[in-house]
Amino acid sequence: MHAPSAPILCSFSNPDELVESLAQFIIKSQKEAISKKGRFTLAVSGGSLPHQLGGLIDKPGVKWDKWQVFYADERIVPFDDEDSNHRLCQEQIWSKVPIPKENIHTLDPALIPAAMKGDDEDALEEIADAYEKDLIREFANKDSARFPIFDLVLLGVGPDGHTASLFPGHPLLSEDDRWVAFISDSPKPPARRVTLTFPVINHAARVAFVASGANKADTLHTVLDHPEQGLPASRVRPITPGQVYWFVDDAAASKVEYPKTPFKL
Ligand SMILES: O=C(O)[C@H](O)[C@@H](O)[C@H](O)[C@H](O)COP(=O)(O)O
Repeated sequence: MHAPSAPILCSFSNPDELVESLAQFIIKSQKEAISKKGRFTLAVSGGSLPHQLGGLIDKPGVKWDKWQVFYADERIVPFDDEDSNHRLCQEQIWSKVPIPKENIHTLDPALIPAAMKGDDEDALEEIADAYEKDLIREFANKDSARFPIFDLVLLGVGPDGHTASLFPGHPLLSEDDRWVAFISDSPKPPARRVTLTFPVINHAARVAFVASGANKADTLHTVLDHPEQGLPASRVRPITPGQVYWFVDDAAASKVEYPKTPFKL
């Protein structure tokens, strides 16, 4: 197997340019995927990311009915809770575009109340298992080997270098079997979440991080210039021919020494 290719870092001087370039990049990934196999599989994180997808609204060329969307991680809260990544995505993007509801794969809402409480982890296991089964239904015999092969995974990065719900020093970093795992002690609230695991993220055809703002500058410096420190975001290195991209603004990239690549499609 070849070594994973180096991250491609694209930095933009203003937020609109970042949002527009990200939209073009997503549409290009979508076109390639649809022409190969008639659909486009995407995983999306929460945080500030859904807001950055605004460039897709009203864009010609987006074949929304061909998208199959999963959450790279999700907080275990009801869908109407303001912590819900699904709610956030719903508000920021899905409600503004003609994507069929059944193409958005959420946690099973019937399993959320039990998974939110209780001292044992059975209900958490059950909700993560159910999401994994949903992934298996979507990917098995299509785009999967040992792990599903997403066409694109969109991720954010937290100040401690976490990504999705994979946190520094957490035992989940070495999960090498499950597709979906639960976490009950997330240092970023809420504590209970489910997340795609590293092998799933690293089997994707493309992974793109999106980060903006000066408060991300130190984190990006560590993640990109010191991958040997092993922060979760540095461990996102898709296996060949997969590729990881960083879409950032100049403020977030201000302390990064890693070379930037001009954005081109
Ligand atoms: O649900 C979550 O908490 C996320 O998926 C998480 O991994 C997020 O992407 C980062 O914490 C960055 O968040 P911001 O983009 O809000 O800084």
